[in-house]
Order: sequence, then structure tokens, then C-alpha cells
Amino acid sequence: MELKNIELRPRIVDALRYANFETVSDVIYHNETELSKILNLSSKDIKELVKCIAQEIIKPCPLIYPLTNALKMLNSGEQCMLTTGDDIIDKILGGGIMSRGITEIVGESAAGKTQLCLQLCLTVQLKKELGGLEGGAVYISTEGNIQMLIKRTRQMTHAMKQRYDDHLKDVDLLDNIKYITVPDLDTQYQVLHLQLPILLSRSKIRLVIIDSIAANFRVAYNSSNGSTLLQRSKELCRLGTKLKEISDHFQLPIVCVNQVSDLFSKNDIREYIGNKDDNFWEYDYYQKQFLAGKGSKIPALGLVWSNTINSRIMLSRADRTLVGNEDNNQRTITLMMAPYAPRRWGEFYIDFEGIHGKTNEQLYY
Ligand SMILES: Nc1ncnc2c1ncn2[C@@H]1O[C@H](COP(=O)(O)OP(=O)(O)OP(=O)(O)O)[C@@H](O)[C@H]1O
Repeated sequence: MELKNIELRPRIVDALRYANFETVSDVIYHNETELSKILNLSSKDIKELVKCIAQEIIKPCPLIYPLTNALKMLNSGEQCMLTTGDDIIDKILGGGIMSRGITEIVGESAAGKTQLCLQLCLTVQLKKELGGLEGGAVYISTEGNIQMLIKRTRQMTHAMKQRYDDHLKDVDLLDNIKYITVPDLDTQYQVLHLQLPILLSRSKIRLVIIDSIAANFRVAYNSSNGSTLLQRSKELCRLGTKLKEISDHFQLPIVCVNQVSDLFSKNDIREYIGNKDDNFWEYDYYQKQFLAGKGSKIPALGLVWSNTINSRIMLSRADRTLVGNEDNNQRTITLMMAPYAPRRWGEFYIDFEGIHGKTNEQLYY
């Protein structure tokens, strides 16, 4: 970056010109004492020069949005977490889900991902003192099963109304959830870039759900239609950046549902995780699960997408093919990674009212 693009006092500009300093790099490779000598300026002027350059360089960039958010939120005393509506699950997740950034909910079919998302669409409408964010939700679905989603949300609404009777008396919980279907990647792009920002700026939406993030990608980018992994990675990065921009601009959490792929060998772990030394905890987790014969699944979309999200919650179901497990409604929820809490897990079940924690949180070793 050229120094002439930074607004500085005339005497500092003159000193820089005199010393033939043209770019930011000319300045930042020297310490303050050296700069004071070379530029023949007072230490106050040097401090001002350094501060102006730092402000230009450290402009919020999409990839560090969560960081800038954390600072902003800390300073403004904003609500940091959105409750799931269940105390035990909240405890496992370190308070609920982050009220900014991208949270991924990943798991096998029928693990309860949609149930958890629908529950969040209801809890987001609660007052802040009850763990909500006092707004509605947008549910972007790739599957076009809107009627089923509405039916299930209506079921859960009864329990919510009973539990928070006084607070939700005048709130039409169903009316505050907007459902959008995105059957293909083009429609998804249109919705995220055009329709959603307009909707968010016109209504009091405090939560965006995308169920699922992988579905359209898996169809549009597969080896049979000639698309490359590189194209897919670029598109995933673009999507992640867009979602972070939306989250930061409208100050809301984005929850993405993701599917899992099967792990057939230890090599698949290496392919997914990359270098073991760089991602030791991830590698260790999947290897232990794989060796124990229980977790032969990894999140879809690979490492590029994993690096885009801010936290990951994994849901899984007890294996029903095992004797004794046939009617088992037993499921586990694991906070796989988050910037605010260690990895931990607990059991949960689903009933008419929604999802409920069964056991207190346990740390994963
Ligand atoms: N009213 C209910 N009472 C009890 N359990 C229910 C109820 N509604 C749904 N479930 C449970 O939730 C499961 C479906 O969960 P959900 O739709 O969230 O799965 P999912 O992880 O989103 O799966 P997929 O990826 O296939 O969409 C059902 O198999 C059922 O066990």
C-alpha cells in the first residue's frame, strides 16, 4: 500500500518524502527509534504515523469478522449466545450457539439436525433475558419439504408457549419464521446475494438457517460433470465469505446444516484432515472414533469448508442395527470445535416438544 493513500499530517508527509519512503513496507520494517532517526520526527509524530498505518492495514476483513465481532460485542455488552431452549444442551454447547458467525450442525440422516434448527427458530424469538435474540428466523431449505417443516414447528410451538407462557403470549411464533426453498446452486446464490440481504434489512430477523449447505454443492460439483475440486473450493470460500459478511453486517448467527461422508479407511482421515501435525486434535478425534468402530463418518465438503466455519456441532444416533438398540432414541451431541469452549459431548433425545439433553456435559479426552 502506498503511503500517499493514507491521511497524515503535512509535516509527517514531508518527512516521509524526504526519506524516500513510498510504501507502508518502508515504514513497518523499522522500529520506532529507527524511524525517529531516519525521519527526524518527534516520538509523538512517529506514534501517530504508526497508528494511522495500523488503522489502514487492520481494516475488518471477512475472515477475521468473528474476532472483530467478539471485541465489538465485549465492548457493547451484547448477548453472546442464543439458547437452544434446553439447559443441559446449552451447557454442553457452552451456553448455546454463538450469536454471530457461522455455526455448523453436522450429522448423519435422522440425527436431529433439522429438529435442533427448528428449535432455534423458536428460541431466537425469546427475550434477551431468556437467552433469545428478540427476532424472527429465515429457514433456507434445499429440500423443498416446507410443509413438513411447518408441521413440525407447529408441534414444538405448543411446548414453547407452555414453557414461556407469560413472555410469548402475544407472539405469533410461526409467523416470525420465513421459509425459502433453494433447489439448486444458482437459486441459492440469488437468494444469498439478493433476496436475503433485502429481507434482513426490512424485517427483524435475528437468525438464518441453511439446511443443508452441502446438498447443492454435491450436485453441482462432482467429478462426473467435469468440475474440479479447485472450482468447488473457490466457490465454497466465496460462500463462506458472503455468509460471514451477512452475519457481521446484520449482526446475527448463521447456522448451516451439513451432511457426513463415510470413512472407509484411516487414509480417508488423512485426506480429509490433511497434515496430522497441523490439525492434531481433529486427526486424533476421528482416528479414535474410527478405531473404536463408532465414528466412521466425517463432515462433508472437506477441509476448505471446515476452515470457513466458526464452530461445529456434531449430532449422532445410536446404531439401530445392533441388538438391543432397535427402538433406541439415544443420540449424542458433541461440540466439536468452538472458539469459546473445549470439545465436549452429552446424550440427548427427541420427543414431541423438541430436543432435550439427557446427561450433563462430559469433556472429550
Ligand atoms: N414428534 C416427534 N417425536 C419424537 N421424535 C421425533 C419427532 N419428530 C421427529 N422425531 C425424530 O427426529 C428424527 C428426524 O430428525 P431430523 O429431521 O432432524 O433429522 P436430520 O438430522 O435433519 O436428518 P436428514 O439429514 O435426513 O434431514 C426422526 O427420525 C425421529 O426420530
